[in-house]
Amino acid sequence: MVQFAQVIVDVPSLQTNRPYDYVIPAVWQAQLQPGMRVVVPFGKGQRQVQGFVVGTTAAPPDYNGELKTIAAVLDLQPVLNPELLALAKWLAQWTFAFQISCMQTMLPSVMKASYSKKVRLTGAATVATTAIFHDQTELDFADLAPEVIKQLLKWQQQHLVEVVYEVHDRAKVKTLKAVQPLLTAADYTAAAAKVPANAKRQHELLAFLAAHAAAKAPIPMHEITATTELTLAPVHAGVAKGWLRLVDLETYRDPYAELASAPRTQPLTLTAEQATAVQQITAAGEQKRDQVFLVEGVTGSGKTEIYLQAIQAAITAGRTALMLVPEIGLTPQMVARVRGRFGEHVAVLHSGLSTGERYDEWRRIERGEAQVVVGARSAIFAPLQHIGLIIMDEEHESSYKQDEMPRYHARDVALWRAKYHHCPVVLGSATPSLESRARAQKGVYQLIRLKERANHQPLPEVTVVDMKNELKKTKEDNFSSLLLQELRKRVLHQEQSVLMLNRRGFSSFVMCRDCGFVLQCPNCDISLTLHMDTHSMKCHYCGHEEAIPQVCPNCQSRKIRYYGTGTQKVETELHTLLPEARILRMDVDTTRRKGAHGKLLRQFGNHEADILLGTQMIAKGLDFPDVTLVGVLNADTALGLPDFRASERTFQLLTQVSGRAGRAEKKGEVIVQTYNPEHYAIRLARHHDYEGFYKREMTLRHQTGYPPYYYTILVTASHEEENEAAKKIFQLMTQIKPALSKQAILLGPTPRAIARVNKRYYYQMVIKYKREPHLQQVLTQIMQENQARHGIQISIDREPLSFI
Ligand SMILES: Nc1ncnc2c1ncn2[C@@H]1O[C@H](COP(=O)(O)OP(=O)(O)OP(=O)(O)O)[C@@H](O)[C@H]1O
Ligand SMILES: [Zn+2]
Ligand SMILES: [Zn+2]
Repeated sequence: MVQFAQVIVDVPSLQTNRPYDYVIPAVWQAQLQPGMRVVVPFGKGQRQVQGFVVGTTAAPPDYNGELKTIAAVLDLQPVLNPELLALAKWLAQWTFAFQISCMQTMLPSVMKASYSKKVRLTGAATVATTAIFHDQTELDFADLAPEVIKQLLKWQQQHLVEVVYEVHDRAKVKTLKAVQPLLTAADYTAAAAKVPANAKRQHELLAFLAAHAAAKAPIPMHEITATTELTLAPVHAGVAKGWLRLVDLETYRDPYAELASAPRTQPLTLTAEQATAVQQITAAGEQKRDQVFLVEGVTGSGKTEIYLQAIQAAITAGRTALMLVPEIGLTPQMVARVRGRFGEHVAVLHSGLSTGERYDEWRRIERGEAQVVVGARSAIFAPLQHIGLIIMDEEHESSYKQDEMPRYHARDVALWRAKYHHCPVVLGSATPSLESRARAQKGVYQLIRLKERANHQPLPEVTVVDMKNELKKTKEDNFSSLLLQELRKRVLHQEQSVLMLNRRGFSSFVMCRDCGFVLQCPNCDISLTLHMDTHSMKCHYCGHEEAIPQVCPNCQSRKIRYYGTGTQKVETELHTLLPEARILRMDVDTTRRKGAHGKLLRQFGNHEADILLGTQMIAKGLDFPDVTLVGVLNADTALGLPDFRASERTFQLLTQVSGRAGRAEKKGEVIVQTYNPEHYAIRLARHHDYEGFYKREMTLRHQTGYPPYYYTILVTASHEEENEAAKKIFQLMTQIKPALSKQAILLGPTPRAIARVNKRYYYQMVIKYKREPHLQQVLTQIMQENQARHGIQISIDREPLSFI
């Protein structure tokens, strides 16, 4: 009989990665399993804290003190399976995080908070169940007595009951108004005879009702307004006359639900390059090899079709598939493609879902009802079993790295899970990260190159416009004459254009033209950004918001204006320069509302606009056949940043956005405006020369000693007092230095580029190394010792995406 449990506790002040031993109460001894959550007393005050059971034993633990007893069990079945428990343990070590943070990251947020839990009958009531449930179908978990739990546990194993979370996001349950016909078609025709001939709307309503009476189902109002001239007013009149009733229809929480019922698509006949790729991937799957493939395919080479057919092979073999897409790549277009092929077998996970929606999807996966999971970063923790394939689309994307604890990269987790499941991993990109490409060079990954577009058309021609010359010619600093001329041509020929304003390292700020004063955030070392939609100044780091100043706070001058170019400003300008063009703007402001992103794309796809103007979010994944022109307004704003990845990011962005043009029959063209036409990132992007860029950039990284030639770890200390943060980082340096070999390089300590954020000062140092056997241990120790002591916060970031 197991009597003891090992529990990872959630104690923020004393974070620890080792489990503590507890006695299991008698009722639970037969049922408590690793992966269930419990409440246990902990520490001096015997405070009640949550924890995860990670092991159970029959033998008493080797501990001399008095063992405490588990106070309550929170689950009837494990919420983390053995794989995820093992993964959490590894992830904590790998990312210098706490196991408890890793475990919590894996679960939908509804399971972390204090949502109420219910035990629900899944089948018909029996005499036995009625004794406990009486006439109800569910019981509140919190009210259950121990004897009852014992019985419920048995039923749970027989699948007679289940535990569900009650999500109180009722407000998010969408309802829509619908019309419920109340009479028969004959009645409506009879009623129409009594309505005066000039009451046109009433006749129209009656005719509509007569036509839909037979179906008996309520008809959503939006369908009525879309297909007839009717509005809500005649409908209300109809209610008064007893012809119909207005009802609220609850729409299902799945935002992509409509896509599930979309017509299924058939596999395309593969091009030779695609066929070889699919063949290699499925062969590895059949042989249960955890091989990693890097699919380096030019934009439009049909990588998605490769993914879909490889997924199909995994499903046919009775296994499941996990497909990661970057958050902004998770467009309705992409979801539609996967749902179009696999229908309701697909679960979709991303940050746009409400708490309830996420939980719904998670449960479908956990119960094995979905064989394919598509999602952004955290979907890599989806509780899928029997994984046969893991795909990471746009593997170079920075959104795959989480920038808070646990600071994991989804790629590392993907490789771990692939080892566990003995399945292949596919990393896909037109512009792979240097790290992955270098690994393919060494043969660690298998390189698959697709050099041709699926349509066998050449890649779009790219023209680079030097804006330095342009500025001399005209006063225009956003639109070159060539770009304007080409845009005009497209409008005339009813073709479409995509215009990108690169916002990275660039923002609109307010500056006084008399004294040069720039409005700063009071909490952070950074200027505030102007937001025209809310008419306010906002800090992008801490969220501070204030009114737009009318006079300069420094010299009282009225000449305080905003600088920089925002998408709104460009849109206004474009309206003046090209009044005939219909423009859709896509940026954080126009896509904040749920579903807005998809709606804009749908409108563009329906030719409701000639130009799609947006930020980086339009660079990826879009596949519109009539886009023949792509314009990049400012290619180089990111090049000036003190970031060793600046060139790589610029090259990737230009290549990706160029790839939006000419994806079907019509030829594509790209115009890139820049002040640095000679820069190699721009020159090579112009020729779609990824391999050339890779070689050039690798040489540079080699000379300067950056990844992938070195591994890097960023250590940061922060405190509200600047000297405390500085003192700490120097102390950490003296602790780390003796553990390092001569080959390791320490950069810093220095204040971080933005030294103060949210009223805290940040100091950092970077460790560059190739092989350091003692580093893991010293950093783990630092992490354990220094948590939340004296207001100091320490973070350790393995392979940070940038040092700024
Ligand atoms: N074998 C094929 N036969 C015909 N059309 C294809 C084939 N494979 C892909 N396509 C079409 O080619 C277009 C580009 O494919 P897809 O979007 O998968 O490219 P991609 O490699 O993912 O590009 P990007 O990196 O730009 O996102 C799509 O419209 C797709 O339907
Ligand atoms: Zn001033
Ligand atoms: Zn701030």
